[in-house]
Amino acid sequence: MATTTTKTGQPLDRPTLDSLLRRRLFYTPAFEVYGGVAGLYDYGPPGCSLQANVIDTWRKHFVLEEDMLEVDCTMLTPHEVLKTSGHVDKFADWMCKDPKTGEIFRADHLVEEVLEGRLMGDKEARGQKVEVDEEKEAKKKRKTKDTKAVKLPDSLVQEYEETLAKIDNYGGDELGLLINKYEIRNPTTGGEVLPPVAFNLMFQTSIGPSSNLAGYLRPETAQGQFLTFQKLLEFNQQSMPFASACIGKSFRNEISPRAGLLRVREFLMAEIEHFVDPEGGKKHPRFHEVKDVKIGLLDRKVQLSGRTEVTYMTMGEAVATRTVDSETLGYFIVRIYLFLIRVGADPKKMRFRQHMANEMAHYAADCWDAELLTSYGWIECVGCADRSAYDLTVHSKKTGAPLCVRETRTEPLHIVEWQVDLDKKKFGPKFKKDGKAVEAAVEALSQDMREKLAIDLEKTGKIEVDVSDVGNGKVEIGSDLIKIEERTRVEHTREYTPNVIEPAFGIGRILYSVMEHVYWSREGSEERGVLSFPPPIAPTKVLLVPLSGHQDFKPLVQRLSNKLRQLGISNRIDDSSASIGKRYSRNDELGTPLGITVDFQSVKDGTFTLRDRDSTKQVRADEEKICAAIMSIVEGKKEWADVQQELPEFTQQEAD
Ligand SMILES: Nc1ncnc2c1ncn2[C@@H]1O[C@H](COP(=O)(O)OP(=O)(O)OP(=O)(O)O)[C@@H](O)[C@H]1O
Repeated sequence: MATTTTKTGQPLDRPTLDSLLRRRLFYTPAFEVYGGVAGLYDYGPPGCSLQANVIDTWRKHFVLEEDMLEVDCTMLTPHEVLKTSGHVDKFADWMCKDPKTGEIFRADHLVEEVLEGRLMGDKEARGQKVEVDEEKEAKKKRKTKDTKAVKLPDSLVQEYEETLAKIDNYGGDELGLLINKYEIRNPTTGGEVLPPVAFNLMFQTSIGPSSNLAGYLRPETAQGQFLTFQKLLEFNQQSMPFASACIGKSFRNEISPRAGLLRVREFLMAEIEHFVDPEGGKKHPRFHEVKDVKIGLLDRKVQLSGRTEVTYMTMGEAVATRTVDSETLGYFIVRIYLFLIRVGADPKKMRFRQHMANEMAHYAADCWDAELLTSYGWIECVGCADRSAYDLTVHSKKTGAPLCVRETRTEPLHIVEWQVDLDKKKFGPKFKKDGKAVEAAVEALSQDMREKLAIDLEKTGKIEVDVSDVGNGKVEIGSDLIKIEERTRVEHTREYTPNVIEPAFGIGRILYSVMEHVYWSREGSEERGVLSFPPPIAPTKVLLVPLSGHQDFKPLVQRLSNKLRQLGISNRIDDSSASIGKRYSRNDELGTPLGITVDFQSVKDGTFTLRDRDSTKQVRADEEKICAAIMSIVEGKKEWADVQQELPEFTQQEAD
């Protein structure tokens, strides 16, 4: 477990947070009464609300703000689509099997776990401080040599650390070599494991009763968006650039689901496909709005040297120095950064890490991950990839659909080029069945080659062209059949396949990481956990507490609740007999940012106290002012500090 601290500087106590999240039903293992299935979770009421609020913020931050075209594409995807996109052949992780026990390990996770265990043993042997937590305790119980306190040679410690820093970059062969080199075994039994083999992560199914149409549950929402590109372009009146967006479930048959919501088999994604003209350096019209935002970047060069330190620079600098490849990629990196802060991520626990060349997905030209620091280490929560023209090109080639942009040029383009004319009447009878192949070979000649052949034709009256599968692979064509001349062609329209910049958000990973970032515990006689969600994303906005069960409070509480509901503000009444402090504590655990107390003063003069979750400070005012204050906080227009300045403070002494 990585050591992370809460906003009060205390080490984050993950077991306590986990138990809070389950007790309060943020999420819970699915099918638990049947023993559960690894990597499948259900969300309870606060989890659902939180997710809905994060999605709502996402829609406002991206779809609304950027005028994106939202689509809702199907999850069931025919085999052919994913074969063409490369997922059938390449969307795989490496796994290795212990032939004796039948256990299956994700190869990179196995190497990571064993090397981390050994490094921990080395630390212990050197008398250095080791964090004690559940996972390490569990490892110790296995009592394999990997977790025993054994001092390693300094050079090996360095090698292990460098290997771990690059663990995401290794392919199957490299992982196999590491397993052999470092004698990595099944951590539980010490048994040898077989060399890594590729395991495709897609869930296969068949569509319809005849089982003739093979399909998969989609592993990403992207393919549906690519395949509607032409219709969206038309919808957008042929105007470029534009972006589509899709929110929906994706499915991956992860080899070893772990770390709660962080690696699951079914998860909610929110993906954007921004289609941009590849010519002109992928500029973005709103780049000037983000260029001065400073962001922590961990680029490829730093990682190649086995280091992990982050460089803070403005996005303007990052693009100018080509650390980040283009304005469009840089624009989205900043927008992702601002979104994550808006939903509660701590900017000090955020970095953008560039993928290494061999780590990138098969379609990507460049990729930066937004990573959030959690007790599980740095977690990729958003991938921001430049998918180049890969997807549109392969689908267009396969189906013949014109997944491209045709633009009328403002100025016609004059292109000087070598053109070939064939005398088709003589060509057919001369080459007979080989005619088509010869013609195709001539059409495919490069400009340089055409120029050279034009000179040959002029000098000798004939040329020789390479045509595979015809005769000895060379064909002679005389000047009676072919003419090659330099001419000017005028082009009025331009046709190109757009490149795609794709920010892909894993909502579950964001939710969990944010919950770690906003969690802290209040000092006091007993530990009292608080989830300081930003008010706009908090599951419930207001807690209503009558001072006691006195009959006079009931109609006031009910009236307030109805009024808030009419304003669209979620609220809950807690009229249990627990003390006010206890009732507020319970709701601090749910992250409810505001509380209203109804007391005898309320009955007398219609005023109420409004309490802030984080500071526990209170103000007192009439219903109208209290509701207006709540509304502005919940909409993110004001902060508590503003309300505190505007409304009279209420102290406990007044209550007593
Ligand atoms: N198994 C999973 N469980 C939860 N979220 C996931 C999972 N796989 C991917 N995601 C989320 O979807 C986002 C985009 O998917 P992408 O294909 O870039 O992930 P990835 O690089 O395959 O992730 P990883 O390397 O961690 O498996 C990720 O940033 C992450 O937030």
